[in-house]
Amino acid sequence: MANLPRRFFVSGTDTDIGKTFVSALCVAGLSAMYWKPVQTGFPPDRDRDTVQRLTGLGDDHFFPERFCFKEPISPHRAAEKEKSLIRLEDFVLPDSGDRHLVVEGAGGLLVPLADHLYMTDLIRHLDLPVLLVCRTGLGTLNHTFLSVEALKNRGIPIVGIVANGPLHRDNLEDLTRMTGVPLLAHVPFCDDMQKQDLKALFDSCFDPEADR
Ligand SMILES: Nc1ncnc2c1ncn2[C@@H]1O[C@H](COP(=O)(O)OP(=O)(O)OP(=O)(O)O)[C@@H](O)[C@H]1O
Ligand SMILES: C[C@H](N)[C@H](N)CCCCCC(=O)O
Ligand SMILES: [Mg+2]
Repeated sequence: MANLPRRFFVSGTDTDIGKTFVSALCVAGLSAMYWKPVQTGFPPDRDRDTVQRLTGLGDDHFFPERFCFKEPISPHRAAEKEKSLIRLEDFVLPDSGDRHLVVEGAGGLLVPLADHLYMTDLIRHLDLPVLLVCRTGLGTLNHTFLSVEALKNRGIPIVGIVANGPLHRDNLEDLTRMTGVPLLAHVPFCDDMQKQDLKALFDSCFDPEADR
């Protein structure tokens, strides 16, 4: 059984990297609460709905977003288009009580929330360690090393890396050996995500004894 902290922030090396899928796995596996503080592209996209659909959990596992913007773009621009401004003081970490809390970012670590305000500032404001989702294939070494460097430079604790996609043993080995950050899980590419038993998938992917 994975040893994950009670509360953590799921970020990634890019947008569309699998943060929501990995969040859903963690929510199912830990029976956790889920919070996406900033959602863009809603409607129609809402990661909270995706996690709820994938996990089948009730409304009591979900906190409402602090900001939802219509345009499917970076939060700083999406906010500006709606004459809104995102400030750190707007965010208060919801109380998940005894449950785990999974907080999902939008895009990668240096996505702007406003001028001179980045996702990393929100992570520090919430005082959460980061679980970093990356892809498995070509290009991931550069993106993951950059992300790890950004976190280390800002003193943000890293829970570990989750590699999402088809197995690539060399990259998985290099990711952890060259960063010194533990590889917590490899999540395989799944043809039909809705048909997955997420709890079982979480247990197998996050198994510390798994052979990667
Ligand atoms: N392991 C996987 N197997 C199959 N499909 C996947 C897997 N991981 C992610 N996907 C698909 O890839 C797409 C992007 O994934 P996801 O929505 O989780 O990205 P994200 O990092 O949360 O993006 P955003 O920055 O918008 O929040 C989705 O269509 C998702 O269903
Ligand atoms: C709309 C999208 N799915 C994400 N939620 C927002 C991604 C912002 C990425 C900005 C960037 O890095 O260029
Ligand atoms: Mg997402």
